[in-house]
Amino acid sequence: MTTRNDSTVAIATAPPRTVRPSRLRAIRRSLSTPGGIFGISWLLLIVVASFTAPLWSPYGPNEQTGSVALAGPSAAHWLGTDDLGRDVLTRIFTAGADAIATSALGAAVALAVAIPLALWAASRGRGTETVINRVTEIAMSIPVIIIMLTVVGIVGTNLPLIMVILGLVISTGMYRVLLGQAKSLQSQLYVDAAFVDGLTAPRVSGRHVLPGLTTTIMVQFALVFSIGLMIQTGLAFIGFGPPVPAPSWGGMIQNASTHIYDAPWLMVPTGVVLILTVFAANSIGDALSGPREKAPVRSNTRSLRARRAAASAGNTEPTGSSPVAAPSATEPALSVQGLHVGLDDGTTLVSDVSFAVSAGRVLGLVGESGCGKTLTSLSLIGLLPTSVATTAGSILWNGRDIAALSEQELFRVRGREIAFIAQEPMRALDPMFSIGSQLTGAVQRLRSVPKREAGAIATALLEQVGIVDAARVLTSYPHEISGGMAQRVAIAIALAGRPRLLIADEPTTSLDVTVQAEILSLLRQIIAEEGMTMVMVTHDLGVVADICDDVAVMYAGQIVETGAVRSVLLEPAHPYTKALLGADPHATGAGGPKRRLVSIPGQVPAPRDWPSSCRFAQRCDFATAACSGSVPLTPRPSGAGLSRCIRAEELFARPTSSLPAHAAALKEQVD
Ligand SMILES: Nc1ncnc2c1ncn2[C@@H]1O[C@H](COP(=O)(O)OP(=O)(O)OP(=O)(O)O)[C@@H](O)[C@H]1O
Repeated sequence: MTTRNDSTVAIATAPPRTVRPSRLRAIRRSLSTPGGIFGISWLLLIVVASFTAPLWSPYGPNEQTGSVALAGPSAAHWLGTDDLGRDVLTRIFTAGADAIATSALGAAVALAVAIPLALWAASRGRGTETVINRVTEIAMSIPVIIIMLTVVGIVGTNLPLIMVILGLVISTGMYRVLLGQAKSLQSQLYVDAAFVDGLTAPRVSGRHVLPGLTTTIMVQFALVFSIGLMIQTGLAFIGFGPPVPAPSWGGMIQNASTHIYDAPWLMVPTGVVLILTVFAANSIGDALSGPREKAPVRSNTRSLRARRAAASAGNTEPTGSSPVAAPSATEPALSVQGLHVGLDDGTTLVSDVSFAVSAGRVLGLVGESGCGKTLTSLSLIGLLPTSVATTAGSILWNGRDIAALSEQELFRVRGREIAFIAQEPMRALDPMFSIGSQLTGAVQRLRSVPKREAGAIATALLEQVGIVDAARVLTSYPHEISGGMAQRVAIAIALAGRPRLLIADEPTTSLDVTVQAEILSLLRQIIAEEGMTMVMVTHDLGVVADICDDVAVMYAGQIVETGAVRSVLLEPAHPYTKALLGADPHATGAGGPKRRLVSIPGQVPAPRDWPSSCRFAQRCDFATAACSGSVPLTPRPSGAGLSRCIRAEELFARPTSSLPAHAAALKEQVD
């Protein structure tokens, strides 16, 4: 795929107009393999021949011609006759109708139980899943044959009922298969995006998870169909089939087995038809799960599934003294105070984070990987991963505490008031739906407008994000557009609900450099035009200098320095900020003399290894024995902002050899 370097983009390649969902095309392609063609053809033949047997067969299924008992194939009886002179071909196909219908019934029942259970368990989280898993494990621990014989003992030879019960029994195993895939799909970013767009959990499951299970469902159907066929044949073989003289494949094989020495041919037709039918069903399953069946791609390190535990006043832990963030000229639109985020097992991942963002301003959250930027940003929209929750603090957005809102209240906020732009746009878009369907759907939902009007708004949104060929992009699928274009689409979807706060989690990291610049310039333009407030998560101080008004530098789950971008980047008052500036490649060559990039030795400690002293002390060039106590945030020496360093004054007064050149480069950017 290609990208364009100007501020507007056209579609990368010229894709064919695609109106058919790509999943259906993939299924059709899978079934066009030799195995698939054989399976479909044989099953079609057997279904049509079985259900029309009374129309084409010259004999009745129980019609006896004693003179030709146990005869081999002939012009009158193509597959011969049985010991009562009945036509084998007619009986095979007459029995086939019931065998196929009841096997399909069993498979349908299994799916009807397993699919909703798997979707429910995947969307509800660990508690519900554990309960369902335990129940299904108990059901699975009883051998199927014992269950089936017990059922036969109770209900007799009522084949449809037996197959319904078989379906119920098998649904437990099928549930386990579907659950794994449903959970994987549920963790995709486009599922989170759907939650952000205001969809309820059942609608997200139905619209974004269920379609992704299509192939597995079809494979499972084929599998259970053939298992049902074998089980009912086995039951009929041991005498629990349809009552005599009604034909059944198991009964016919049993009858043939009594003539294995005097009429061995009799075993062949029914045996071959049974084997071919089971083989055909399995061939379809194989074809569907063949090389084109891709395992769903998991989102990288983070599962962003929408879920957060309620952080009510009653379950919060004391926040300690949370210094208020840098004072700003206007009343903050977003005010985070003493935010703690932790795991279910009590591990703290983000501790005592406080900041404020005034309306219309952009705050950058910056730091190395693992510092807690993403968790902080996700908590702002109540989208923390499973097992992670806000454990203390408040997130005041226009006077309401996001951390205390119920899931239902969050649905009304997400997309409409607060929108989220993810790092990987391709993952935020559901590959199975066209851009038009996803964007128009979001507009319809979030603005409550009819479809036609939503279509016009969708086109306008695409134009607003710089897509010149909006009509064409609307009919494209995510895989048909470039990464930069996908991020523009993701931004358009984020704008669909006219949010006032935009949270962007490294929105340019996965894009190439020229596209990064375009997307940053687009975001800058949107914020200016719409007067939006924004929280931008980034590793990149260049991005901070480029787009942010204020910055909060995070290290090991804490804010270590915060203030206006200009003063923090040009006059850092924390050794970590200084080290980040020294390690930032973007400032090199931007006007100042060439300098060597300095890497920060060591790595960010894992949350369980945070020391009680200054968390950066182990990697800090300025650390002294006095750094072994806990360090609070205090006003920066320059007066604006806060720093978590006991040597801030000293540091501030002491320029390093590498910093001035770098500062000059950033200054150019900031200016
Ligand atoms: N679902 C999770 N379960 C357990 N620990 C997690 C989970 N998500 C994040 N963490 C941990 O929380 C800490 C903060 O993670 P977070 O993703 O917020 O960092 P980050 O600064 O955004 O990093 P990156 O830039 O790589 O995204 C890390 O130590 C991380 O390993």
